[in-house]
Amino acid sequence: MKPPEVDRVAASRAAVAARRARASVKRAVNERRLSAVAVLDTALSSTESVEATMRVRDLLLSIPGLGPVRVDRVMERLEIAASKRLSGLGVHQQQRLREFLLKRAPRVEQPEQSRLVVLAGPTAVGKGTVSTYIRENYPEVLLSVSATTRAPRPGEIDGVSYYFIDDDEFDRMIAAGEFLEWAVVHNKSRYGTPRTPIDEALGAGRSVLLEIDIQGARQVKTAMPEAMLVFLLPPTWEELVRRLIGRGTESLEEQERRLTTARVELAAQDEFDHRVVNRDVRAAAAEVVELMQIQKAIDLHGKE
Ligand SMILES: Nc1ncnc2c1ncn2[C@@H]1O[C@H](COP(=O)(O)OP(=O)(O)OP(=O)(O)O)[C@@H](O)[C@H]1O
Ligand SMILES: Nc1nc2c(ncn2[C@@H]2O[C@H](COP(=O)(O)O)[C@@H](O)[C@H]2O)c(=O)[nH]1
Repeated sequence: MKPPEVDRVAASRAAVAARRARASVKRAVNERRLSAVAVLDTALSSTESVEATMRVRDLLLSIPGLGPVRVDRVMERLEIAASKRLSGLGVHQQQRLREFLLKRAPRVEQPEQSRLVVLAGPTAVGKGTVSTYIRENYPEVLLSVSATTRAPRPGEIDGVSYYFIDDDEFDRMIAAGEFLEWAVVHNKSRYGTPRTPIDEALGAGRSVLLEIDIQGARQVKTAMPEAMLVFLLPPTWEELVRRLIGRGTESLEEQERRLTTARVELAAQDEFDHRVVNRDVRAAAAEVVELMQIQKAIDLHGKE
């Protein structure tokens, strides 16, 4: 008779293999849905294309798991007639179809070691500093690069600090469903998290850190309830003000605007899964990374 631990190891290996197989099927379905979006884009950008003449029904039928009965139900819900071709879709129909293809795509099952963590908190608490420290010292964590319509500060690098884009490009990215979340921050500029690098990193088993505002954190939690939200706190309000003024990157008017938002944001800290006080950058970064590990251990334990 085999010792019980041999059975346990075999069962655990079989469970991992089954999970991998399910993830691979989901990934294939996801890929098909994403290429359906590409077909839709081609059809809409060129009425001369072969894609333009394709029926919406045939496009939906090309997605694994969507049979004729479900496709008819989906089309009814999207208010698209059965005979409609891609080039004949109205603006709202295009939007509804795109949303269906993007948002309803089953999420790729995350390998156990990957984790999506959102770091939020009031202005100048040190989110950027702590995140940069994590990027430089914990290379296994991917720090997401946001897009923003605000102008670069001295020393900020396009593609590293942010993708600095104009309003038209931001509008295009929203319409194309390219953001996991986006928000107008401090009542001024728009900021958004590009979705693709995150999906890819999580799919590949990497943990991802988003350094975003509270509106964005709420959106992420709604879209991905498994995400862990961490709220970064200043040691005191006075220290927060000192850091904002000391950074010296905002005008007096902008500082006031940011401190107004900060009061509202501090009041939302209880919505978060964890709170970390940023007294010392290295210690705060280590605490955030530690929370990722603890969370992983809880997840693994829960799945056993
Ligand atoms: N633990 C700390 N002790 C002292 N100063 C700090 C600490 N953490 C960050 N700072 C300083 O505080 C200032 C604000 O930090 P940072 O720009 O990272 O804040 P932020 O939360 O990203 O701000 P915002 O939301 O406005 O972009 C910077 O000058 C930074 O060097
Ligand atoms: N909702 C989102 N908020 C974001 C994103 N990227 C950054 N931010 C937040 O904006 C403010 C201001 O940043 P700053 O660089 O202009 O000082 C700060 O709270 C960031 O956390 C994003 O993609 N989405």
